[in-house]
Amino acid sequence: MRRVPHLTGLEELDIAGKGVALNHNVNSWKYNRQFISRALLTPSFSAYAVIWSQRLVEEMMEFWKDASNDDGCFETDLVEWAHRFTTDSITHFTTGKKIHAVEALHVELLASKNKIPKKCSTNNLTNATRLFKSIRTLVIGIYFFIIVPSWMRNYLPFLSNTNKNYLKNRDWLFNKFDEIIKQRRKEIEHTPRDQPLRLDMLTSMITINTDRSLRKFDEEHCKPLTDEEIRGTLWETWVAGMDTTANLFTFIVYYLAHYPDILKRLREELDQFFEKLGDRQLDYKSLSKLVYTEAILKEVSRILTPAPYTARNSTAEDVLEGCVWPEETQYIINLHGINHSKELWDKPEKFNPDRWLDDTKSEKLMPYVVFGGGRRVCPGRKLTIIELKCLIAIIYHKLDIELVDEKASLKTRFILLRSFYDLQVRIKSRKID
Ligand code: HEM
Repeated sequence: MRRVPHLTGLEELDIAGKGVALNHNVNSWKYNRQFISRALLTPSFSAYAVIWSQRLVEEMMEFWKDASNDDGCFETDLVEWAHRFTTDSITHFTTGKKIHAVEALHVELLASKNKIPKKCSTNNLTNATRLFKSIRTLVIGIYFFIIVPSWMRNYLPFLSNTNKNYLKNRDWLFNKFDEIIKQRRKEIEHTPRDQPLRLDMLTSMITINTDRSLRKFDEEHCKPLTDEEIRGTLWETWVAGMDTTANLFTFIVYYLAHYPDILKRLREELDQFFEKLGDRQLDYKSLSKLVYTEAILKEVSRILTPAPYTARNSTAEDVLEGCVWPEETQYIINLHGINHSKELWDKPEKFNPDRWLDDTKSEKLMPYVVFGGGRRVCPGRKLTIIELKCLIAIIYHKLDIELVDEKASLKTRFILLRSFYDLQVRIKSRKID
């Protein structure tokens, strides 16, 4: 099943038939998808993801500390930090190198207040913010190219400039991706054959069907991938993994600020958890003990489903509800609706993490569709849970996060994804009751 049909806008952007999420070619989707699944869904990746998520959270918290006023408080827009955090994590998890988007934000915020960071950076931050912003612009450009017909984009004077700017941005960004791919190719070439290679997604895409490959795919796909093919899967994974997880994190912070009893129970779980953990490293197995943390995460994602809709485009005729639906029918699946159905959930509008702790009901039978379902289910679901558990556990164990204006209404927007466009928070060391 495809998600979207063949769209000329995607062809003009030169992204049709590539990658996964927007790929209308089922055969090439299947081939590309296995790189993501194999890279992100193995137990060794989960173990690695816990260690690195922890490092990234601690690094971000150090920046917050550095940016605090004399009274130990730091007021900021959490939305920006969340998106920078997931940018660093997804770039690291797919290529072995992060782009330092969080650090770049820290340096920029301090500079705007005529301050300098306590520690001098050893990283190249020149392109971090530009790359981060360029990815966002690419996403908006994709909507623009899908929604606005070609003749309007190309011939209406006020739209043709926008059209050109989106293409210019795409060229700049894709060039950056190509540099990343080429650099890794070089590193692999210079790695002696008896030395094992890093097992990230980029490396497995570069080495497939070469003499450095650990496996072969099938007869049909027996050639190495070109830079262009690799880029298609890489940028889509970055885009899919950035905003979704970042948005969900900010939703969780918002809910915890509005439900003090739930926050108190969360803290009880975290205090016991970290006391038991002692000096040991956080690992995947220990993370599974955070059942209330996970219940909060699931409940917030059910209530404010980050990706409220998904789609399927049929490749053959179907019979559904007694009607015949021709090939190429576009089905829109209302994930938010399923997550709020009165038939499926007890009091669906109530924010109730406890519904996930009912031992009498198997969780597998819960109609939880936040990550979609079937063969095209989100391949980043496990990573999302790891990242968010690390973020919530480490931050809420050590810090207090208050909303600057508790009475402010929810500032959400919805363009395919649901997001906050601003969440002003006050961050300070945790006050133990
Ligand atoms: C809160 C976090 C996330 C949410 C709510 C979410 C949600 C979704 C949903 C609803 C879909 C469509 C599934 C379907 O059509 O059945 C999807 C697809 C996808 N997601 Fe996620 N996602 C999240 C995080 C991630 C992360 C962290 C990654 C990457 C590491 C990722 C990569 C992808 C990709 C590549 C697809 C396309 C899969 C395909 O077409 O085969 N997602 N996601």
